[in-house]
Amino acid sequence: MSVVLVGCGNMGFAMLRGWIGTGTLPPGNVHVVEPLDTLRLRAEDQGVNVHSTAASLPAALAPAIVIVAVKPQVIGDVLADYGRYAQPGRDTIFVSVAAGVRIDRLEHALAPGAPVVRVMPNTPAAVGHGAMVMCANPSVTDRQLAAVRQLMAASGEVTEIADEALMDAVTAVSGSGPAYVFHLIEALSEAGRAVGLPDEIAGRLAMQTVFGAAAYARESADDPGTLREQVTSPNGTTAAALDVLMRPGGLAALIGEAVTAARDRAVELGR
Ligand SMILES: NC(=O)C1=CN([C@@H]2O[C@H](COP(=O)(O)OP(=O)(O)OC[C@H]3O[C@@H](n4cnc5c(N)ncnc54)[C@H](OP(=O)(O)O)[C@@H]3O)[C@@H](O)[C@H]2O)C=CC1
Ligand SMILES: O=C(O)[C@@H]1CCC=N1
Repeated sequence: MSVVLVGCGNMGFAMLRGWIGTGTLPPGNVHVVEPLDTLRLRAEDQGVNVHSTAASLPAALAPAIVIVAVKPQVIGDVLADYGRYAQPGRDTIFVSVAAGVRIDRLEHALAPGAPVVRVMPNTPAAVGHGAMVMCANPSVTDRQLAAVRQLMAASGEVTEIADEALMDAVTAVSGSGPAYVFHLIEALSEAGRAVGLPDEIAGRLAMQTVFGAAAYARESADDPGTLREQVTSPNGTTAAALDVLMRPGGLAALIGEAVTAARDRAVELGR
């Protein structure tokens, strides 16, 4: 199965690393189109074929999947260069990871009835722990959907949704979500330094604590609220901290506000 990846920036490269690292795609079967020299060289280091524009893709190439990972603002223009793979008689599936951009707009940029799958990935795909949410149009056959599902499964856990309107909420929770968690690691690490820990130890403890808590929450039969209570000794240190985090306007309110802002921005990007 040959795959064309259009745009190899933060998200495109995260997926590429996962696919090559897990052996899901042989590098020779992957063609990356990326205009920026540094990013193209970074992709080339993974052993894949690289191109600065769509024009230099081999004329005889019949990709099973074209995955477009460019910014939402340019995706319409970029897709026009790949319309040849959407002509009748072709069997290419188009995958877009662009935030906010609806399937009808993608179809419009390609050809009426082109098989399109919208995927909202996240950057932990680079290490096989992505959250990958897929939504397909009716033109995608079961066989085609299975091929995309198989590719996405190499990047992490796959969820399929039928209601495209939910993709903006998905984007706000899992697409942008790693940034919230990275910020938590930064903040915990900085707070550790502020109470006297050496830089290196504060950073390591913050990282391992987030990693360990997520791994434990994932494996445990208990829900996160129960696991939180198990850490919280009556009148102890955690209770003192949670009095701050769980006060009105605390962390839950802030996260709620942040997710709503991200969801609203996804809606705007789709206009
Ligand atoms: N970053 C993330 O965590 C996530 C991103 N996404 C989505 O992924 C998409 C890409 O985001 P991200 O990777 O962060 O953005 P980046 O800017 O890092 O990557 C996009 C790359 O595509 C290149 N590009 C522009 N035009 C073309 C073209 N015609 N052909 C091939 N490549 C082109 C850009 O080059 P140049 O800079 O020169 O324009 C850039 O290097 C967005 O639509 C975003 O919504 C989805 C989920 C998570
Ligand atoms: O910030 C963004 O718009 C993209 C989409 C989800 C994560 N990054």
